[in-house]
Amino acid sequence: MSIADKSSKLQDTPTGQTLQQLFAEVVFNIPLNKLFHYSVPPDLRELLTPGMRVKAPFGNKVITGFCVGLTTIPSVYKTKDLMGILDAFPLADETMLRITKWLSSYYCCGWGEAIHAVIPPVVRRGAKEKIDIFVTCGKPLTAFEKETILQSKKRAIKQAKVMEFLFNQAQNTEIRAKELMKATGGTMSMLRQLERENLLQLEERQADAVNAQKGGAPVQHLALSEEQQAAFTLIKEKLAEPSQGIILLHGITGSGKTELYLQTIAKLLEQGRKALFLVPEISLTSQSIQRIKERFNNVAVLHSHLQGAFHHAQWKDIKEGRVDVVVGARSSIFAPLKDVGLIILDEEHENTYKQENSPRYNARDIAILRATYENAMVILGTATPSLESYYEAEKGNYTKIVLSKRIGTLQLPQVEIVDMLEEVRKKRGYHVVSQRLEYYMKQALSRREQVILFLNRRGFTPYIHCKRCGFVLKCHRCDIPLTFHKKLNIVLCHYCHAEAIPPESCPDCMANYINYRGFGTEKIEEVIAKKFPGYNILRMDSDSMRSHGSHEKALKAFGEGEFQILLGTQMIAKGLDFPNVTLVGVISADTMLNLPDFRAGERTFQLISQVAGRTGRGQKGGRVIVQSFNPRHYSITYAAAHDYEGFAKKELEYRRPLNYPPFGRMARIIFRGASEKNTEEKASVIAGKLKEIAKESNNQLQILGPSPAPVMKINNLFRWHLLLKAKDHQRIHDALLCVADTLKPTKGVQSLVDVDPYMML
Ligand SMILES: Nc1ncnc2c1ncn2[C@@H]1O[C@H](COP(=O)(O)OP(=O)(O)OP(=O)(O)O)[C@@H](O)[C@H]1O
Ligand SMILES: [Zn+2]
Repeated sequence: MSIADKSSKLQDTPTGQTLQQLFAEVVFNIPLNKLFHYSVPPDLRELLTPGMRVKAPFGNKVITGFCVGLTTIPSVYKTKDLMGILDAFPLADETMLRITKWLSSYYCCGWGEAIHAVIPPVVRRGAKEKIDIFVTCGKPLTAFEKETILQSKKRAIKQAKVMEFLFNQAQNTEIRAKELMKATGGTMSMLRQLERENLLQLEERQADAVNAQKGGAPVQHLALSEEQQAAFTLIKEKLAEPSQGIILLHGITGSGKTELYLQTIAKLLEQGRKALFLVPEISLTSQSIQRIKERFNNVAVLHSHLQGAFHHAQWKDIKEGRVDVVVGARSSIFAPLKDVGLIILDEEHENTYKQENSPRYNARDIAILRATYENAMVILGTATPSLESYYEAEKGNYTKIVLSKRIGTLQLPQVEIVDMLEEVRKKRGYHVVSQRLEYYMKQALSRREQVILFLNRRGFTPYIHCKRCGFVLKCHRCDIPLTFHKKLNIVLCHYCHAEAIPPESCPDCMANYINYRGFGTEKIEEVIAKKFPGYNILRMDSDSMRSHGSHEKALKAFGEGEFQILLGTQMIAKGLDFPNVTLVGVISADTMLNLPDFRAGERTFQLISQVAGRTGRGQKGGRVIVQSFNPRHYSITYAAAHDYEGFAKKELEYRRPLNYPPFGRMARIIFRGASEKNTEEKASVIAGKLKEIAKESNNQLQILGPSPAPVMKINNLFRWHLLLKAKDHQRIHDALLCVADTLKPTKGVQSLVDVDPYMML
């Protein structure tokens, strides 16, 4: 029987009509790129639309899948009946179905897995919209009145804690009762009691999912500088074209990119279309988010910590057209916004746009894909374009717009490189703060200016070893040295988070020669506090900024001058705009340089440029001191000279003959398993198969490896890896398809495919 014959089945509807039988194409959340056909019973026909979830028999179970299409021609003769529909409307619209289909084929995962990944869990769970209770502080009080309330004898400790928390918030900020109770240990009856005493107010209502200007019109746009105006004219011309394309907005730090984004969004909203604004990380970009919220109504900010019901309400607001601008991190590229006319990726070079678990997508690529489907414009904005984007612009595929000046008369800061080897010689020993840095810190601080110190390593010391036998203290589950965290008095694995008590003697030879070597932010904090007594130091790293909202609070305090020195990891490198910061010190420019990763040079250049850009943003000017043991490395010298073009040309020169991106494409397969032997064996078998394919490709496909991964063991799982490299993606894709069957887990070894990999751990 031919396929066409199979479709000739007829079906009786409840109204007695006879219709051609309908089949649903269903995908499941499994690592298998396959469509399954089910017949749609008459009572479900009218209700079912692609993009909805369905209940379907699978093996001897009933599981949930996504309907991705309807057809009258099934792929098999015997089809089972669908058993139900879970949604009243499609969770994924047509564009999202197209995008997820592409995701599954490009990133080698199941279509069902891809859809599952792009619909927020709260939406899948169907969290009910519910009423929340909000708390605001009562009337404005003087410091004396506050103190009296807190010290009152009849006040229970927890009540005082609640009040202290509220007093520490800005006037009129509201907080959910639930969050307040969690933070202070208070109870609802305690809050009601305080309300009766008129010390706070409680309000029950549904949370506002979107930002609306409360009391007053949105903030006016700034008058654009000449350079911004020229850029804006070009952007407007592009917006008017039928195919709007991709713009690479290469603007140095402080050149006013954000203002351009805002005015472009305004232009687009006038046309009745909507905008998606992606930032590398929400909590680190509170300053720009604040600016967006001040300018527009109906802005939804997608935080990762959004509470269930609220998140669901917001998702629905976006889907049902009540939101004009969506701001969020990587996964917001899948926000169910309709009529998208503009997608902005701020700091497009950031690796946070790449997802490190399946589907391992890059939001930058999805943005471009989505814009093609929706006929929207993409703006990739950055001071340090990724070489991929730079190269596309060079080839003419993207329109490049350059902002080469800072706003007004402001100049880029002067950067001085300090050769730490020379420093060691001069000072006969190694000191983490060089004489130059110390000198300029003293100067800046005495002028009541602020200083930012940057070190991309947290903890106290990253390395503990025995001076007698050479033993290195490593995590027993991972192949990684443990980091000493002094405040917590633990040694911690930064991969699996295992912790232990710091050893006093060598666990191997028992000698008392244990040595804590190297330095992290915690140690720098201690060194600086000793050198600069009387100044307040704010340390920002993932240890000190654990609780929700702590970034915003810390940055606000720094902006208000409560701290004179801000010390942190990469979380302080980007976006900050504090005019009183006149000195930036890079404690070690070398932390990234020696990573086994072809992007190490690029990352170093980006990070130094970004962190250097945090100073000189006011009339007092700025200076940067970069400390390095590799002072002549081109990533460092070009960053010091603010010469992106010079860096890019040099870096491209090095990558071209090796076919590294952007000239070639790559995929990485990571093998991991509890047995070292099985893991290695599996990697060798797959590598063997791929090398056969590569041989036939006439050198068009290269296979590197297999070899132990740079981190050989994480969480008790051994890791091996191999790399596929080719001029075009199709070759890699075809090769991966050929071995797809063998990639399934065997003997406890999993194979993870990472297309266009970023992290090479
Ligand atoms: N046209 C303008 N007139 C006056 N001030 C402006 C104008 N455009 C931007 N600014 C101000 O200049 C500063 C730098 O601008 P903005 O933060 O937009 O730069 P950026 O390019 O996004 O910087 P970065 O990449 O370093 O984060 C901000 O304080 C901003 O308010
Ligand atoms: Zn570990």
